[in-house]
This record gives sequence, structure tokens and C-alpha cells, in this order.
Amino acid sequence: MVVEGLTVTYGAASAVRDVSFTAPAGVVTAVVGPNGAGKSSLLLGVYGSVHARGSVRVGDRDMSRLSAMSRARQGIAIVPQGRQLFPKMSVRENLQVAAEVQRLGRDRVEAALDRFPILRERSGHMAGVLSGGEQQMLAVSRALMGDPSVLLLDEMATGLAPKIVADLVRVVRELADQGVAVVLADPSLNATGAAVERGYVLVRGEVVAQEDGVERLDRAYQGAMGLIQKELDEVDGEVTG
Ligand SMILES: Nc1ncnc2c1ncn2[C@@H]1O[C@H](COP(=O)(O)OP(=O)(O)OP(=O)(O)O)[C@@H](O)[C@H]1O
Repeated sequence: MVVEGLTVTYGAASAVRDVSFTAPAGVVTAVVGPNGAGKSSLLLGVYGSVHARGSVRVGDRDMSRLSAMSRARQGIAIVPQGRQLFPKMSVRENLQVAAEVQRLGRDRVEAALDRFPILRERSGHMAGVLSGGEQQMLAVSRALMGDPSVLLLDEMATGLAPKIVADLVRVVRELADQGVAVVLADPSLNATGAAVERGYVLVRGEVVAQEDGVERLDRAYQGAMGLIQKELDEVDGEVTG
């Protein structure tokens, strides 16, 4: 996937400014940045569910003018922050709704229940009573129903136990090995770094670094955060001094 000049605005405020990045097929690409940097807005802009300018191409298909629903049908899937499940619907019904929206057959619902054994076990339970890890598995399974070529995961690991995160990291790596372009947006590489091969540092809605290799990416991120801290200290010094 190639994203060029993506800008996401909410009213007069821009959350993402002129961001360009690539997410190659078969690779896990990270977008790291502090809270409020614009990571969610970036993913939603790519997915098409917030108003955005710029271009999004997957292979030779230009998605820029398509609705989120059309982009989903053409192979872009998202696991949004907060998961966006229907809490009062059962696990199976959550998957059925997603299948209907994407016009997928019933067999896909069954396949999605089998992706994580716990989902089959809990298929009649309301999504809202599942543990955080189970909900995340449901959200991932739902995203994968249409066999996407691009998978966007927003803070996949936040609030989850290390064992669950390890399972999700393994799934993400397997998907990349099968050729999916995976994009992980995270405030830190601590939990998900094991899956990451390359990535971008996003600060205040702009890309400030791009690196190959998770160690190099983390160093660039720490460096960018150090600079921000220095700026804040200087402003603090001016105010108090
Ligand atoms: N629906 C919205 N309406 C108005 N402003 C928004 C909206 N969503 C996000 N913002 C603002 O856009 C900026 C970027 O937010 P965004 O959620 O994309 O960042 P983030 O890096 O994902 O942060 P976090 O990790 O806290 O979710 C923030 O200043 C936020 O307040």
C-alpha cells in the first residue's frame, strides 16, 4: 500500500498533515507516536471512515475516492482502537453483521469463529461480557473475514495480558508471512516490537522519521521524544524563568 499526502482534519484542526508512507505486502510496518500524535486518525484516513485528503493505493488500485465500505470490500481491514464491537450482540452476530456488510457468505462466519478456538466456545455469549483479550480476538477475526490485503491495527496490545499479546503478535506475523501488508499503530514498541520490521515515527500529525529494523525505529522514536521533552522544558523555563 502506498499513501501519499494524507491530511486528516476535524473542523479547523488538522490531526494528520501531508503524511506519506508505504506498507509493503508481506511486511509488518509500525506507526509509533505519543498519545494524540494522530495515529488513529491516520489509520481511519486510510480506511476511509474520516474525511481525508491525499491518495491511498493498494497494488494498482486507487482507493482514494472510495467509501470505507468499498475500501473494505477491496481489501483494507481495520481493528480500531476500542474495537467497536456490538456489546449486546453475540460473538456470532457480531461476525454475521460484518459478513452482511461486506456481502460475505455464511462460511466466512464459521471460519472466523474457528480462527481462535475461544470464539467458537463463546459464540453465543454477548460480546460485551468477553474479556479484553477475547474481544480483541473477535475484532481481529472480524477484520480478517474478507481476506484483506491490508490490515490496520490500532493499539492492538493496549490493556491486554502479555500471553494474549504474544498470541496476537504471532497471528500478525503469520498474516505478513502470507503476504498481507500489516500496519501497527502504537504508542510504544515494547509490546508489539517483536512483530515489527520497519516503521515511521509520527509526532504532532507529521512523520519525523522512517527506519528499517525495530531497534533503529525505537531509537529514532526515543530521539524524537527527547527533542519534544527538551522543547517542553525550554517553554517551561521561559514561563517560570
Ligand atoms: N473525532 C475527533 N474530533 C476532533 N478532534 C479529534 C477527533 N479525533 C481525534 N481528534 C484530535 O486529533 C488529534 C489526533 O488524535 P488521534 O486519536 O488520531 O491520535 P493518536 O495518536 O491515535 O492518539 P491516542 O493514542 O491518544 O489515540 C488529537 O489532538 C485529538 O484530540
